[in-house]
Amino acid sequence: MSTAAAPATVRARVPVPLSLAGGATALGQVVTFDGLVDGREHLAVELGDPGREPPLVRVHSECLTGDVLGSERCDCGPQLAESLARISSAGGVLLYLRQEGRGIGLYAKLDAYLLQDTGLDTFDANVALGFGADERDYTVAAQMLAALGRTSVRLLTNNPDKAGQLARLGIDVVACVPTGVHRRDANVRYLEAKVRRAAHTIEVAG
Ligand SMILES: Nc1nc2c(ncn2[C@@H]2O[C@H](COP(=O)(O)OP(=O)(O)OP(=O)(O)O)[C@@H](O)[C@H]2O)c(=O)[nH]1
Ligand SMILES: [Zn+2]
Repeated sequence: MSTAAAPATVRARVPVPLSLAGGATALGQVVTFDGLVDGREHLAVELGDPGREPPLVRVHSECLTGDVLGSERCDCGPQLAESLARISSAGGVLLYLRQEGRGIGLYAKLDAYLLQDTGLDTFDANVALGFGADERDYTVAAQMLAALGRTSVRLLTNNPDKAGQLARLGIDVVACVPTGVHRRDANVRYLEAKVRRAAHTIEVAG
């Protein structure tokens, strides 16, 4: 049984205005929360004005190597930049979830990279380390959206499990909006594994 629909115990704090580079400046503010189920510092970034439409929402899982260092081993950095730009223009929210390494943490993800270099794909490398193939749980995302009064969303994702979990947690996902495909030589195997193992809705070839 999910704890997602618990807006009575999860509260959005006073938004903090933030000017973002890259044109994502309109009505930008970051929101923090009290009472999230895992007690971690997840962040919401509200951008633009969705008007009467369900907002465009990106639930982005932390990737220090991709988001901050610009690693080309995955597509997280370009997906984050794309999401901020699109949400800024369409109006919506980016949730930055502290779920590094699909929930296994940064050090374990880096251990997994070494295993992948011996031939395992990203999912099997997690399992070889004793973790689940993907340990992410989106309860906090549902809690954050409920606390923001945004329970009907257009979800910017290629991951059907993310949309399915949010729907089961009480979020009305009116549409899944795919991201672009940020293919590079260094991330082809990573993208192919997402399609093969987790049914991501992207075309990797080309
Ligand atoms: N365990 C593990 N995690 C990884 C690896 N590469 C990236 N990640 C993490 O994967 C998460 C991003 O997940 P993805 O599978 O790229 O994309 P997604 O969030 O499922 O789907 P989209 O919404 O379409 O972006 C981030 O937390 C990254 O840190 C890896 O090789 N192993
Ligand atoms: Zn990444």
